[in-house]
Amino acid sequence: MKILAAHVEKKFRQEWVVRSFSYEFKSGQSYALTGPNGSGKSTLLRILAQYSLPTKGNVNFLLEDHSSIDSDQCHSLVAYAAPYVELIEEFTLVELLSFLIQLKALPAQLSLESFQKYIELQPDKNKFIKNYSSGMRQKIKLGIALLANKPFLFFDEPTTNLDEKAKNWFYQKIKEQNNSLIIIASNEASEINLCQHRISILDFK
Ligand SMILES: Nc1ncnc2c1ncn2[C@@H]1O[C@H](COP(=O)(O)OP(=O)(O)OP(=O)(O)O)[C@@H](O)[C@H]1O
Repeated sequence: MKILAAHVEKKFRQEWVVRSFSYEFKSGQSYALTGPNGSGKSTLLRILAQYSLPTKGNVNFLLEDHSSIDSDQCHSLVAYAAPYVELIEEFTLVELLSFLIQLKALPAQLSLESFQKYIELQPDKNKFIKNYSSGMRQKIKLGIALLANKPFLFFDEPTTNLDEKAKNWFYQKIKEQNNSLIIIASNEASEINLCQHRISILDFK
């Protein structure tokens, strides 16, 4: 599968945040989207994930034969983790996993124990998500995205709030994702170096 961005532009009021961004992203490849603070990385990442619309241009998810995937199916192909995408804070971890399984955002057979094993954390399962530390919440978000079995993985500053051990856990998990199309918006050298391709948003201003 592919993501094809063609002449994507985004304007907020009078401010052009993205200018003429065209790129072809391919499955099995990983891409770092880089640029200084405020340059539009998060804005572009949301547009590429089809979470928000560009002002001009378009983004298409394509099959190998170049046919377009219907826009109503696109959301089911995306896993997206970012510090600004909140978990449901009033749920316990058990409730959250069960809710995401019902939504088909996680595999039906995923148990609490296998999730805890995967994220290498055993948070108190009866605690509300809002009472976990910010690093624990971030690791839970990453675990959910990585275990979702989606072909397109989007991460915005993924190792925010993570300690060294958790960062290394994430780097290892990304290296194991051989078939996915991964896009990471970041300025962290260690996150950029995880990716095979580097795209500077300033080249599209
Ligand atoms: N909903 C919005 N309404 C108005 N302006 C916005 C909106 N979202 C983003 N912006 C503006 O777009 C510009 C780019 O923001 P964006 O968050 O995409 O940058 P970024 O490169 O991800 O920044 P950072 O590295 O600080 O996370 C900023 O000037 C921001 O204020």
